[in-house]
Amino acid sequence: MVKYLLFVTTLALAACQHSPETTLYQRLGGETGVENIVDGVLSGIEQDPSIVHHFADTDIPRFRRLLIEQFCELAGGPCRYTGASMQESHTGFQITQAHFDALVNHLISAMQQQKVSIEAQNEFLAMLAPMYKDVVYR
Ligand code: HEM
Repeated sequence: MVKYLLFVTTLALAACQHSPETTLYQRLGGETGVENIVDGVLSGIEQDPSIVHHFADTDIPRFRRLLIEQFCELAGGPCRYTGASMQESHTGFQITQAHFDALVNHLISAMQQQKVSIEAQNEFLAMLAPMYKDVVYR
């Protein structure tokens, strides 16, 4: 997965030829697009027995709000992420590389469902790649 994300980073750099007026946030579908993508991720998590147990005690509406904020801010949208750091919020959950891959796959499916271009998908995944070290084996 790490190798895959590095590959994706390279693709994302190559994809930087977009018109400067088109932000990644716009290419993810703006506010509605980001909300739909987060809802797709949550639905993927809910139906995935390999990771759903991590969220047994999680306040899901709050988690949804924070993910929307985070995705929106990362993509250059008009939001500010108000949650905890990735290191802080994932410590103690024993998250493995397989868990990380599972969540990323739900994100990819959600973006595909939302008809996000491959270039925009790769660009967004490349932004999440550096979080791997703060999420896994904490
Ligand atoms: C790049 C990948 C990931 C991103 C961007 C991400 C993002 C977030 C965000 C924004 C929060 C809310 C922080 C807060 O409570 O203030 C959060 C919490 C959480 N994440 Fe992740 N996460 C990622 C990967 C994962 C993975 C792979 C798992 C497990 C399969 C996971 C499990 C959790 C859990 C259980 C919480 C809630 C903790 C609680 O209830 O307090 N995350 N994550």
